[in-house]
Amino acid sequence: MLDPKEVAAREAVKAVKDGMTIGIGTGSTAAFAIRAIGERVKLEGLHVRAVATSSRSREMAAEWGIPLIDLCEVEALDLTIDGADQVGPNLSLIKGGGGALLREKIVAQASRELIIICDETKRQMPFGQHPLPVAVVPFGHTLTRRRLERFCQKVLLRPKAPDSPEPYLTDDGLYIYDMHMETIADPPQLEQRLKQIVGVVEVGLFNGLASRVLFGFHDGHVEELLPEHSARL
Ligand SMILES: O=C[C@H](O)[C@H](O)[C@H](O)COP(=O)(O)O
Repeated sequence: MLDPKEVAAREAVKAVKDGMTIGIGTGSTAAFAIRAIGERVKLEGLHVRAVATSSRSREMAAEWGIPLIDLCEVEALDLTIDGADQVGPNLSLIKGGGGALLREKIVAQASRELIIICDETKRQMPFGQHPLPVAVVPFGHTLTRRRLERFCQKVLLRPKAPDSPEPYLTDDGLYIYDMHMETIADPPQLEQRLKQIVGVVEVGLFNGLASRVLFGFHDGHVEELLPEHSARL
């Protein structure tokens, strides 16, 4: 039996072409893509330059011999491959389960194409079932939390580790609040409204950014979801 995350990752990595400047995502599914790109660099002599969305992914890419650059060195990226926590209507995504949502969104916005890779568990409905991560400035964060609580009652500061009294800190020194919304009826509107809160730096809602989503399955097949429809590859 194959790992569905790896199946999706290997399919996505076929879209990486020689000479491309690519973005590499964060998380357990993106890790399979980093590995598959690394293998192509080593075995096929594939030439790519990559921007990593987190320090973890950067370390992993370096270990696999993938040449890394700073995002400021380029105008745009050809392609980014990343995971997601939940996939919703019209390819709206919840991202940030691993805390990398800010860099992931900057990289996604800079990319001509964003391929999302995941297993089927990520398209369970209703959209909003997965907690929505929000990156917040530590200064005055409890006041920011109160504003977030106007949207849903359960808003939890993410701890560094499950029982740690210390908050989790992102690569950019931000806190993460996880909003337990249960359902999100209008993702673009929610994203816009949350971003109006001054202490909020970024919201883990990605609307209109994904070009396609690839779902991997244990038997090795992949289903592709495009903004308006899905198809078996
Ligand atoms: O911050 C982390 C990212 O948004 C991940 O891409 C997301 O949490 C999915 O991670 P995984 O592939 O481990 O489920």
